Amino acid sequence: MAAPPDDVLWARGLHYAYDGSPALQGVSIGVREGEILAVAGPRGSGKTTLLRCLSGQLLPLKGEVWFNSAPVHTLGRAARERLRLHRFGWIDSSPRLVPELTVWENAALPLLLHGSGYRAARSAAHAWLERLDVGDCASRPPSALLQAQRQRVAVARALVHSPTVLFADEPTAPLHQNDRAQVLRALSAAARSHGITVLLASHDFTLDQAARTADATGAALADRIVGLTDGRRARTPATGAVPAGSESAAACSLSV
Ligand SMILES: Nc1ncnc2c1ncn2[C@@H]1O[C@H](COP(=O)(O)OP(=O)(O)OP(=O)(O)O)[C@@H](O)[C@H]1O
Repeated sequence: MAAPPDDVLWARGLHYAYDGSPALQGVSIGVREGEILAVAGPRGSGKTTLLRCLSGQLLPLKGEVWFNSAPVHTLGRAARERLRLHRFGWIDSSPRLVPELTVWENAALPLLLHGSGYRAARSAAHAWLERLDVGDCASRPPSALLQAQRQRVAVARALVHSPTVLFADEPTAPLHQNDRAQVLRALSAAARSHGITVLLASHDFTLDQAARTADATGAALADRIVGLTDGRRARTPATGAVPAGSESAAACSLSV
């Protein structure tokens, strides 16, 4: 089956179950190159499982996942690991920074794992930390930072190797509301400026909406919103208000 021409990542008919309990029940989705796509839904609706299937961390029981022309669902473990290391970035609500390393060394880790030279990795890490407004923390240990700053470092680490797709699974869940909006804005602005496609899972649609409207620069957070309920695609985001004419309307007309 041919991928839709604008989709960098797409999936059809995904099923997944944990010990026989269904978590995904026939989910299809297409992600366009360079877009920020929010996956919204209540707790337990399958957002994390979907992101894990799309990123090759989990193999679906049924269905297909394609990244460009690569059939992720049929790749072996080593090939999926390589894909994740080189082409994908991942951030979640509890990203673990290595306490023994400085902030910049943490941010540089993906490049060092890729075999980049020390100087190049350091320079790229510093640039991303500056972009995310934590450049002045670069030489400190993670323990010296506030939680919101640590989350920005985790965003820098997820973006430092310029992944094609960033998977962000509730990346701001542990933060206070103001910090959430700021971190989300920093993440989306950084991704947009580098053409990085983002899949953002959130059970808090209203938060994402607030982050968008609070962004006076107009760097809107999500281009589209896809809803999940009980492991199935929902017609609208499952929580929060649905503003007229918003991305949710676009999500309803997805051709996936
Ligand atoms: N490791 C696991 N073992 C057993 N069941 C699991 C596991 N992970 C998730 N589940 C179950 O699968 C379903 C979907 O969970 P998932 O974490 O994908 O949803 P979610 O929308 O991301 O939820 P949350 O917002 O709470 O993270 C839920 O019923 C959940 O309890």
